[in-house]
Amino acid sequence: MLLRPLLHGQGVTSCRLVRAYGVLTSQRRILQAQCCEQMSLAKVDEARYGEQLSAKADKLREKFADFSLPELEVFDSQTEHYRMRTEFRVWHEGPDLYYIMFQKPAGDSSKAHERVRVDQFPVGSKLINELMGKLMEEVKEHPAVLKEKLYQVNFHTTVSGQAMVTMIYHRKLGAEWIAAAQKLRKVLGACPSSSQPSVHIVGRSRKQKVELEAAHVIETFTVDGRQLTYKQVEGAFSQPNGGMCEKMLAWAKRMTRGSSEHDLLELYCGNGNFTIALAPNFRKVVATELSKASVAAAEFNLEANDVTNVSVARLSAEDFTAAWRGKKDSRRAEGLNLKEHDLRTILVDPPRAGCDEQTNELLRDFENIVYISCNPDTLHANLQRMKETHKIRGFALFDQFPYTEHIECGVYLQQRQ
Ligand SMILES: C[S@@+](CC[C@H](N)C(=O)[O-])C[C@H]1O[C@@H](n2cnc3c(N)ncnc32)[C@H](O)[C@@H]1O
Repeated sequence: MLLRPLLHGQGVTSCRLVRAYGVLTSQRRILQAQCCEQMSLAKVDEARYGEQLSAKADKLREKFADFSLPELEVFDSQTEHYRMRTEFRVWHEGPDLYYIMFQKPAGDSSKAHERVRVDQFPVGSKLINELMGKLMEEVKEHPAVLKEKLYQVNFHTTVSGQAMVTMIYHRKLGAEWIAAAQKLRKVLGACPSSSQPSVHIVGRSRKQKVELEAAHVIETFTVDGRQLTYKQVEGAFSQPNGGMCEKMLAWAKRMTRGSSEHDLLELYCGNGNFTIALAPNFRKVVATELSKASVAAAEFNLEANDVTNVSVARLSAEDFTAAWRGKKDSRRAEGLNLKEHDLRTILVDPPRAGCDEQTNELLRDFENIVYISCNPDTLHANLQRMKETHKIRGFALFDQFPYTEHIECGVYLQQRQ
């Protein structure tokens, strides 16, 4: 049994098997999938993957039926081992402990979340699965130092085989913990899918962060035959489905080909994921992002990939828009020398809530718009404003989150003549 829901209450005295989910294979009953940092559990049935993806495509076409649409391009995912990162709470039960996640009971969304035991996690990368077991064995071997008050474990892996594990405690971490965690790094590095001799471990407790040896991983994606490297930082956003991310980058690059006479504005740029892949398509690029850690990662990534035509600034989309409209002074926006640019294409990849009202209005100023969205509802609402002025030229479904309801998609719009 891989995953078991546990009684939600004090202590855990009884576990029951999850037959109710009706999953076909005995090994894959319930899996976790995470959408935009939001945890949920999903049924996995590889045999029905194609059918589920077709249903998502139909839903998306229907949702956008009020637009004149080109053919929808549908990009399928690996059906297992596609998630590069995940978070588990740790449940202590007497001398035992194991990973848990939370999910709503099937068929009744009004009920409280229930705990689900997770011993293996087939939607997670192979490396996550290897690390999960090894880490738990080691923690049990060293109850006083690694196990005591361990509250949560986050795994972040890459297609390139790197890994970072964050262990969160309800107690201060001292020299003894550091020594034990250093040994654990090597044990985890010996996992067959690891490309590092020892993985990075970050220890956290209240007001304390211990980095062994770093709080990031280096991902490698291949886009258009070009190898791109990305520093992905602990706690900052990175696309969860690595294989799908490569497909998204290739699609956006294809959509914006032939733009080398003018410049790109990108909002919500994260660690420079799209920025670095698309920069060769443009003369110059201006990219902005709210998170300080992501901006620092983006700067690192530009240098690591020898990208020299991009300026990055830490600015919220709201502040950038206000500065663009001349409604607010911003030293950071001034530093971007916007007047020296010929910004005709805009790329946005906002959180689930979509673009705020002003930023949404700003999109209309641009000849070309690339909008990447993890929420078709907010995308559809945001695009209403563009109906009269722009036409959808490219439309894609990226199946970032197989076996869940979640849909990631991209649209490419061009101004009407
Ligand atoms: C869906 S992620 C996309 C990041 C990046 N494009 C990528 O592919 O990795 C959304 C990003 O928007 C940033 N963000 C959230 N709210 C923002 C805001 N109001 N202004 C600018 N960036 C924001 C987040 O920090 C996150 O990096």
